[in-house]
Amino acid sequence: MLWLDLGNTRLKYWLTDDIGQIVAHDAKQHLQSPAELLMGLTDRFERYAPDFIGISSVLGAAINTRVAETLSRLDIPFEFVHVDANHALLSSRYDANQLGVDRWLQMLGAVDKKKRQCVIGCGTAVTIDLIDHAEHLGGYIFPNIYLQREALFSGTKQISISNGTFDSIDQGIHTQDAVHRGILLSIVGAVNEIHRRHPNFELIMTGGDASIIAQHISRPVHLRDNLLLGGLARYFEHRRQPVDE
Ligand SMILES: Nc1ncnc2c1ncn2[C@@H]1O[C@H](COP(=O)(O)OP(=O)(O)O)[C@@H](O)[C@H]1O
Ligand SMILES: CC(C)(COP(=O)(O)O)[C@@H](O)C(=O)NCCC(=O)O
Ligand SMILES: [K+]
Repeated sequence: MLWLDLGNTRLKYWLTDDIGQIVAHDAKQHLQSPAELLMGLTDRFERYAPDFIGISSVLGAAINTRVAETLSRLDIPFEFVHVDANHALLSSRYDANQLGVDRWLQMLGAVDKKKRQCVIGCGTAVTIDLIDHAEHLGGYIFPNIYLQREALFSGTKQISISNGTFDSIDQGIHTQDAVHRGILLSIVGAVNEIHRRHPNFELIMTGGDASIIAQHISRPVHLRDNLLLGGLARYFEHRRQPVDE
């Protein structure tokens, strides 16, 4: 199988064998042209000859159409996942027409009907979603650390572009440190506050910036790199042979 995740910054793919083991995977910045990036990957995909392609995309109809055109040339059946707020494994109170399919699939990959869980996606946006025994209660969306920095640079006169690192939440004594530490604290502080409000929810983190954020959280965090892949696999597996759960 070939699994594709089109996020706002990167295209991720995983090739898996008959027993679900990953035989190849990668993450590449698509710079707003994922269809062109995919075109360059088709040789590689053809070599593995997957029998099906499952896709998560949060890039909108126009880009999805171009992605579909590119994939049609492969002559392999493919399908874009859509949110199902009444799925047997995970129900949701969120507006299903608006919920990002990547958020939903990450939750589907994590969901455990015996637990209370908080799924944190650290991508282009940071998303925090609460699940209570397989019911999605709702969540929060933040600009990620880089978007926050851009907003600050573009909205102020005395803060200029810099390439500082996000490595501490201690108070800064220079503009550069104050900016980076303040932004990181805004996300770390939000996660800690979520934990304070929902102490019985297990914290699960995924996405490109998960490790940068997780190291400052004062509670145990489960880092799950392939959460969305797990959700995609569960979605299609469940549809093939629905089980009564
Ligand atoms: N090689 C890389 N290229 C681009 N971004 C990367 C890379 N490695 C880690 N990242 C981080 O990943 C983040 C994007 O996370 P990702 O989960 O790919 O987001 P999205 O699903 O929105 O595309 C970026 O903010 C960046 O900090
Ligand atoms: C919140 C998101 C931007 C996160 O995208 P990502 O950071 O993974 O690229 C995406 O899930 C999205 O566009 N969602 C639609 C809005 C919503 O979930 O309510
Ligand atoms: K993502």
